[in-house]
Amino acid sequence: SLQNPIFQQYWGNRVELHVHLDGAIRPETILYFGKKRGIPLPGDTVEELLKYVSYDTPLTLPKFLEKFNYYMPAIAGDREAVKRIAYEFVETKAKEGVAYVEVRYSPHLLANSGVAPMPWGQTEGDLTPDEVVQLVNQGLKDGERDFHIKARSILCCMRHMPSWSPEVVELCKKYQNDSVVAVDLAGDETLKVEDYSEHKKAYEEAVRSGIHRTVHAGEAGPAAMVKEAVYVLKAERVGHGYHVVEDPELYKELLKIKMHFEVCPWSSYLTGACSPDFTKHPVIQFKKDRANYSLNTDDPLIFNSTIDKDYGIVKEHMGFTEEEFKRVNINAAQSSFLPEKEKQELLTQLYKAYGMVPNAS
Ligand SMILES: O=c1[nH]cnc2c1ncn2[C@H]1C[C@H](O)[C@@H](CO)O1
Repeated sequence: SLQNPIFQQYWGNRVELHVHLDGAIRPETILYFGKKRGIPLPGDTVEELLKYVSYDTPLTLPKFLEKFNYYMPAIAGDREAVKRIAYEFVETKAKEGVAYVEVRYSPHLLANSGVAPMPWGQTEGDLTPDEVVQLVNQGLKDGERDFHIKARSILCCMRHMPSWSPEVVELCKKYQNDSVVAVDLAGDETLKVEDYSEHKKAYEEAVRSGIHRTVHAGEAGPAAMVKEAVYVLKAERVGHGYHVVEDPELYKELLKIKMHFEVCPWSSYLTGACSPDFTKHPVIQFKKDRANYSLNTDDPLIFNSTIDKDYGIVKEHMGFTEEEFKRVNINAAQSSFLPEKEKQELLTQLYKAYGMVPNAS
């Protein structure tokens, strides 16, 4: 709020690294395309729709993931919709004071052609995962031009769909640094998949091709998932990673190599990833240990939130100071997947805005 500004002095200089494009759609846009395309939705007004799509008391990760089923059919398979959600996303982040954002999504989950099985029960169309990436790239670029911030994207492999992973990495290669900066592995990490080796092979190809890598791990899953993400999949950042603290040896090792953790405080409460008692949250340990981590929204549509919600939680319940907010955002910039020169430009901008001498963090 205005009376209690969080990181207000530094507004316009935040960095966000973990947010799902398909978890950040405006409800108005869902309603617009549902109506336009004749696709049924659980409500006709923002309020009604949000009654189904968003929530504010903890669920499990799989139950949370079911929320996407309500609204993805209205967006997936539509060129105008896919481009527009990317464009509007940039506007939203600019209004939240973000200078640089990496936004992630599964190209397959927005397609209706060249994808099997067909997501969201769509009928076959002609929008391929490749064209989805082109449309998102265009939306992000238009947004950058109009809202004066920097936006890059991360393409997600999905835990339950190993057969999609090779194409996800091929798309990362095709659009490398043309908006796309990395590959991710998202979805339900508690799921046992038969052909896990497909994910591993895809990540090996990413390493060979110089594609940056992040992996959702240690969110609902145990510390062993984080270990696997870092040492088998060669992740350079870990999505969430909260349960790493349950393996002190691994945690110590990852602190030593300055592994980056993409922390999403409000998300971790609502997906049941962490104890609902904020005073027991692993990010408090991260702060104490001066770990390398960022603060992120994850799925602001479903969590009915903005980045201020996440900053507010750690400030109110975990004793975060302005100094720590600065350090966190500088770490985020340092661990971003931007090419070196652009990363240095971003860091210079932050140091200047924060009134800091470079390398004094
Ligand atoms: O918090 C999350 N954990 C694991 N998977 C997630 C989370 N939020 C969203 N996803 C999934 C659902 C989306 O459709 C997909 C790509 O953005 O990633």
